[in-house]
Amino acid sequence: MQSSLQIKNCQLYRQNERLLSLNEQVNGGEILTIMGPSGSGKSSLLNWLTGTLPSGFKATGDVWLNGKNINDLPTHLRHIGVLYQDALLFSHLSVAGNIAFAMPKGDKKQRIDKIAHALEQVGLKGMANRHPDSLSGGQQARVALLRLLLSEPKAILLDEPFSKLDTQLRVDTRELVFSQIRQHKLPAIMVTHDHSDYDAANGKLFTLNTVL
Ligand SMILES: Nc1ncnc2c1ncn2[C@@H]1O[C@H](COP(=O)(O)OP(=O)(O)OP(=O)(O)O)[C@@H](O)[C@H]1O
Repeated sequence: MQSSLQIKNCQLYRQNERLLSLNEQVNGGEILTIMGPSGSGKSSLLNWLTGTLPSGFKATGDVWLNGKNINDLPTHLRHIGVLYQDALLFSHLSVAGNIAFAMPKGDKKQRIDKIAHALEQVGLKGMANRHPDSLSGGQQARVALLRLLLSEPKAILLDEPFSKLDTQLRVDTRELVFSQIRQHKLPAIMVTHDHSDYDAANGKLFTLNTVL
C-alpha cells in the first residue's frame, strides 16, 4: 500500500479567529511545501499534526496516516517525525547514542551495524563515538536526519530545517534530506520561507496569507 498523509477539512483557530483552512493529501515520497508570512500559522499546523497544539488554539478536521485516522492518538503513537532548524542533538550522548535513542528496540549488534551503515551513507563513516559538539553544523544536521529516519517514522515534517545552514551546505543537506524522503517513500510536509526549497521539493505548494 502506498503511504499517505491526508489532511481533511482542517480549520485552525487561535482564540476563535481562524488562522487557516486546509485540505491536502501527500503521498509517500512527495513533499508538500507550506509558505506564508511570519505568524500565519505554519508551525501551529505542524503542531496540530503531531498532536502538540498549545492551549489557546483549536482545530477541527481529520488527519489520516496510511489510511488510519490518528486524530485521537497521543504524539508518541503517531510516528510523525519532525526535523527543525536546529539539530537538537543530546550533548550528553555520542553520535551513535543520539541515533540509537529514537530507534525501535532490538538486537544490540544489529542496531550498531545499522547505525554504522547509515553514518557511512551520509559521509560520516567512523563518527559513531564522536561527541555532537565536536561536529560541524552540517554534520550535526546529518546526524539529526539519521536519528529521525532510524526512528522509522511514517511521515516527516520539516520546520525550516535548512534555514541556519550556509548556501552550499544548505543545498547539499536539502538534497540529502529530500533523497532520503523519496527513498523511504515517506509523505513529507515542509515549512519554509525560501522559494528555492519549494523548487527543489518539486511538489505542491500551499500558501498562507492571513496574519493575525
Ligand atoms: N503558544 C501560543 N499561544 C498563543 N498564541 C501563539 C502561541 N504560539 C504562537 N502563537 C501565535 O499564533 C500565531 C501563529 O503562530 P505560528 O508560530 O504558527 O506562525 P508561523 O507561521 O509558524 O510563524 P513563523 O514563520 O514566524 O515561525 C501567531 O500570531 C503567534 O503569535
